[in-house]
Amino acid sequence: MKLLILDRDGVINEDSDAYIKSVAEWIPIPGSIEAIARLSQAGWTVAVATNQSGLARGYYDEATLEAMHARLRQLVAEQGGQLGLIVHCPHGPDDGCDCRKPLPGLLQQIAAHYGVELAGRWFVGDSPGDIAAARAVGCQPVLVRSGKGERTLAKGLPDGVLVFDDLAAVAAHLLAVEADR
Ligand SMILES: O=P(O)(O)OC[C@@H](O)[C@H]1O[C@@H](OP(=O)(O)O)[C@@H](O)[C@@H](O)[C@@H]1O
Ligand SMILES: [Mg+2]
Ligand SMILES: [Zn+2]
Repeated sequence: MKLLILDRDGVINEDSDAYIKSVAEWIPIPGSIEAIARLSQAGWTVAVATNQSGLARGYYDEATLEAMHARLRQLVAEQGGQLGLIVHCPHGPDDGCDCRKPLPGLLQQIAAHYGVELAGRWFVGDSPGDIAAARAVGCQPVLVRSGKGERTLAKGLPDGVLVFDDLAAVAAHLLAVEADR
């Protein structure tokens, strides 16, 4: 099974230091919707693992978050694709959960849902916590420069992190590698 796991804010949609608090603030990064659609049309299952501490902070509620994700699914469907499982951590930094990245709980939820191992699978993110979560479970960490990616890059990366400009570039690479086989 071809499974690609994505972080949400800063990878699929624009991020904000003020959090993404409404559907109106949820703006796709250029090329990201098309990238997800093309990958799914090529047989990839694309899943999402996202921290949403804004819920614990009271910035928005679960209904609003689900509305954002309905919008995301609608846009992907309009491009002829489909998006797989979206899992989120609703907790705050001090809640002591096991699902908030950099912990790997969200990635493990996705693996359990699909009944697959995580080793070697690409997890695409823009933050250090994404990289750490990937490394914790043997995923291939992939950093995009979009969102907080440039900031993350400037802090220095551990060995073995692949870097791409954005999700569109990640998709182009994966699809090209397949085409060459
Ligand atoms: O990138 P993903 O995981 O999809 O979502 C990140 C968001 O939940 C928010 O995470 C927050 O971090 P704290 O949760 O406050 O540490 C901040 O970085 C916000 O700017 C950001 O929008
Ligand atoms: Mg992010
Ligand atoms: Zn959590």
